[in-house]
Amino acid sequence: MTYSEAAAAQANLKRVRTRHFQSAKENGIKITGLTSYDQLTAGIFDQAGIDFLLVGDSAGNNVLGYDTTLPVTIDELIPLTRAVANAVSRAFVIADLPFGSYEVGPEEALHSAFRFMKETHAHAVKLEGGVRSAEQIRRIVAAGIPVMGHIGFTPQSEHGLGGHVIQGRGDQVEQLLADARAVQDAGAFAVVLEMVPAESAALVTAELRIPTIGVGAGPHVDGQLLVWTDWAGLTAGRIPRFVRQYADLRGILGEAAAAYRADVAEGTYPGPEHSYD
Ligand SMILES: Nc1nc(=O)c2c([nH]1)NC[C@@H]1CN(c3ccc(C(=O)N[C@@H](CCC(=O)O)C(=O)O)cc3)CN21
Ligand SMILES: CC(C)C(=O)C(=O)O
Ligand SMILES: [Mg+2]
Repeated sequence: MTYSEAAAAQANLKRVRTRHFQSAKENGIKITGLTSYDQLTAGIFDQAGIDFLLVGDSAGNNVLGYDTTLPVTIDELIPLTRAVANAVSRAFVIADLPFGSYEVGPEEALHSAFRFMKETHAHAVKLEGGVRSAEQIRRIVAAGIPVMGHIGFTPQSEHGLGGHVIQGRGDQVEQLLADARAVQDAGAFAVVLEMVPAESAALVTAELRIPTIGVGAGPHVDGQLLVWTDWAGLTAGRIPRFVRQYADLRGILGEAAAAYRADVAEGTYPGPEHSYD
């Protein structure tokens, strides 16, 4: 389908809701997600038929200029989440709870989730951790807010995990399964599996009733998610091996900036067509 065909088709489509995640798994239809942090990309991804947009705390690396997600605050994510939520007509928008906004306990977690639901138009929240975050998930779900879990490699625990280390390999698969079951039993509508071996992700996917969304988890999951700046070739630094780059935006923007600079230097921009009489 071309971009404009997808745009036309989505005008007739219903908003994505949690039940669509469930029915997609039951019917073997793959779910597609991207991160987004602003109105322009959110509108483009929504029109192209991407099912859900995560306003990730990866905004720390991609928008706010930090080198990890750890410093990111709720106050920083609220305006970005609002911009994304206001730009979509079909996609399901998920607010990522940042480091330090839910770990203290279920009350803190619910308070943070309330802030996103009241101050943005997000449809759900996401938080990291399986067994360790189950009570938080349960409390937020009980208040009527859908929760997406996130297990395997959890970037907010980067220092505790000793870097970008693959999780759920070999003997660790039992812990991964326990985390997956804890997230499901606490009432989450879906769970992200990040940087886990394909075989382990397949096992978790077969075991769970709720859909699994892979980020570096191989093909045997119910959906895929990528950080949009990695996916579009905009990221400057090292890109994880699991990313397929669908565009070279860094090259395109770099060449455009150099061409603009040269035109101004040579006096070929602005031309008469850009000037007022
Ligand atoms: N999904 C996702 N999670 C992240 O934490 C993350 C992104 N994407 N994209 C942007 C940055 C860049 N990050 C990463 C994460 C992993 C590698 C990496 O090279 N990993 C190795 C495997 C781990 C290892 O053994 O070092 C790889 O080959 O993919 C690089 C950058 C972390 N950030
Ligand atoms: C990589 C995804 C899962 C995420 O949490 C984020 O973008 O913040
Ligand atoms: Mg995140």
